Amino acid sequence: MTAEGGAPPFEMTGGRVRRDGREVLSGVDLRVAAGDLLAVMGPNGAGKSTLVKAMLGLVPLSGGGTAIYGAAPSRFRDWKRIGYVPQRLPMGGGVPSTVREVVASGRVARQSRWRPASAADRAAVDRALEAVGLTDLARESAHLLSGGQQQRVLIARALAGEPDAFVMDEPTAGVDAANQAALAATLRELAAAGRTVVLVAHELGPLEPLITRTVVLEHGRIVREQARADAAAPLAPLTALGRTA
Ligand SMILES: Nc1ncnc2c1ncn2[C@@H]1O[C@H](COP(=O)(O)OP(=O)(O)OP(=O)(O)O)[C@@H](O)[C@H]1O
Repeated sequence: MTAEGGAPPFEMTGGRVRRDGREVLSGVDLRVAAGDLLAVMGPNGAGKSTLVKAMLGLVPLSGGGTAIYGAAPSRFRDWKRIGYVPQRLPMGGGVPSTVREVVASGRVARQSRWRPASAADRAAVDRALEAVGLTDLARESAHLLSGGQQQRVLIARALAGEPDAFVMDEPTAGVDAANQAALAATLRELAAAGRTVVLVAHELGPLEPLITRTVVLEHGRIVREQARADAAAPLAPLTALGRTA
């Protein structure tokens, strides 16, 4: 924990993951600096989700190491600094939650156990619902929404926590063009505020102009990497990266 001061949000060195006896991440070195908007791209099964889960300590490494703000995931305690958007809404428990309840759960790491939700908590939840265009559906059961709407609930949950760094696993999957544009606007604000975003994507679509770095994974390895100094730089190389074999 002592190294957290100037440490980058995420740093993986020689990261390896085995699943079912097969190596699905094969020695990944990846340093994500504060303020990066990093896209992790690559074909199906390349290991993109595994990489971001391993960065968060959700999947154990079989080799190498990884750190969150300088601490190994098992020792990292400051989870309010991290917002994770998984690929799907977890459906455990059998208790239906409203959209607002799911989004408000993003504040949990910020609340003390005995303190009820404050005005600041409620305002953050309102802002997050507004950002993803779900204000009108706040009282609906989250599990009854479409896949794209559920994806936006998960994005709002992460936004509500007001973290320093976001990890989003396919945040645009199933999300229509208008809502992808809304997500781009939200990411632009996060970037302007110096937040860090790592996102997994097959297609960048309207997010493309915001991305400052792209890594392409194939067979568990980073095979290409592209960075640009500022978001106004030409986009063509980034587009080509995700598509060339
Ligand atoms: N829980 C699991 N148990 C066993 N193997 C797994 C598990 N999760 C993923 N894998 C395997 O690991 C490899 C990488 O999967 P991963 O989901 O990380 O790829 P991906 O690049 O995110 O793919 P997609 O774009 O389809 O989401 C695949 O071969 C997959 O079958």
